[in-house]
Amino acid sequence: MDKLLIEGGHPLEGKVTISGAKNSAVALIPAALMADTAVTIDNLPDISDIAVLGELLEEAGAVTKREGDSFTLYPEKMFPMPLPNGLVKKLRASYYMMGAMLGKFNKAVIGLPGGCNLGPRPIDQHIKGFEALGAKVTNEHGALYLQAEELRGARIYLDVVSVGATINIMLAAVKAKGRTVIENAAKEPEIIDVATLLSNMGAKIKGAGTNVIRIEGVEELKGCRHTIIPDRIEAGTYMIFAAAAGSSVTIDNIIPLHVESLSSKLREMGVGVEAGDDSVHIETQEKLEPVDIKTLVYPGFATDLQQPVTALLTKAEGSSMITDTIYNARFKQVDELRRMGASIKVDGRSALVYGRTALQGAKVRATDLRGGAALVTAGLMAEGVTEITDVFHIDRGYSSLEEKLKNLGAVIWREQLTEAEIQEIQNS
Ligand SMILES: CC(=O)N[C@H]1[C@@H](OP(=O)(O)OP(=O)(O)OC[C@H]2O[C@@H](n3ccc(=O)[nH]c3=O)[C@H](O)[C@@H]2O)O[C@H](CO)[C@@H](O)[C@@H]1O
Ligand SMILES: C=C(OP(=O)(O)O)C(=O)O
Repeated sequence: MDKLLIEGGHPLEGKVTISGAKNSAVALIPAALMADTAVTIDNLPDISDIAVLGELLEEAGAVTKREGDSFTLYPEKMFPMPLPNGLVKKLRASYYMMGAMLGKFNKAVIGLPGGCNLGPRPIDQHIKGFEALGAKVTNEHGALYLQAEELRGARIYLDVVSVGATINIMLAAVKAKGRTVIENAAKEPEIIDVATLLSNMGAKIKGAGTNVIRIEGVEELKGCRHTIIPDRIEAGTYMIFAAAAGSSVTIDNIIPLHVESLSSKLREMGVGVEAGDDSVHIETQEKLEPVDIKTLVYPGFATDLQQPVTALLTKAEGSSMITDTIYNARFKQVDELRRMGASIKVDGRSALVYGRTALQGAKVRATDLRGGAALVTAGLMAEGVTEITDVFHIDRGYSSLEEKLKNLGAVIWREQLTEAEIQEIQNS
């Protein structure tokens, strides 16, 4: 077990290169298993969620090869191995194995997924979609059993706009007989990325990135090569790091349009944000204005950036209100930020951040992935050293975090926890 240590107060300067998108990668790998021959995926982020997915695929007979940031999946010997327990609970995206295995084999047994604890994260819309396509779905001892004689295209209206359900239904539908229409679909860039891979494999998909996706089922999917889009959430996190502690930072290898909702909020705060073709340059100010933020589905302000931005707003000169309309309990970072001196009141779906407060280094715990990013943001601004435990949450989604931050001038390092510290955590 590791802890991450950050000595605050060192200004960030220079250029950081953003990796491939976690939330695409974790869907692209299950999508790849649907091909009959090898699929290579480039620009893969070096994060633990990907390593776990690779192991899950190998349990189901796949051969995988990792070379640098490329990943090749050889699916020829795959079979519908039941995966009711174990690794599936380590990440959220293991639920994409449901759609992919069901679509390929007409059956799947997959344990209910893990992932960040953001309050209730139901998957009823995924199940509604699988059932509409003709699958019988039962929940037995914590795993979903999915089985179909034959999958048939259907018209599916999602009651809530869901990234996961849209992708999962797309996976199950690409080989179903006839036409599937997903209405009220999510429009996130990661959905377009998955549709692009599936189309290169031979699927017939129209409308990805709009709220109506039309799929004509095909009989076969073949191997291909695909490059993952840049991670807009990692990019946004570094924009926030730069606004918190930067002087002049370029965030490179991104699609600026994907971070536009954050860019416009940062500009409102008084941060200089200049978009290039595939980069964004941040010039921060000592004095930041407070802003109100509401998270929404894409292209609105991403819920995944709500947590790090909460930490940044402690630096604004006045009060800011943040409302999370996607997850009503995504404020676990707040208790930890309070340990560092933040003054934040949570009321239902909203957090009121009173600025400006001078943060101080403290011993804190990453409660989840982006909650961890919030603590890194705070640590970069704080006086003294911040020690973050439960770093495994951060490792689920940020490639080479220390290396990237060190290159920008941050003082950040990792240490192994002592026996006494492990004991203290276990007793808390
Ligand atoms: C691996 C991955 O890509 N994770 C992302 C994905 O999560 P995830 O796919 O879990 O999130 P969804 O887009 O599905 O969820 C959005 C909202 O719909 C609700 N809902 C969802 C499905 C369902 O069947 N029923 C239902 O009620 C959820 O509780 C939530 O309130 O999108 C979230 C919202 O952008 C991001 O925070 C996560 O980083
Ligand atoms: C919530 C997230 O991830 P997951 O859905 O994998 O838990 C995230 O990426 O911020």
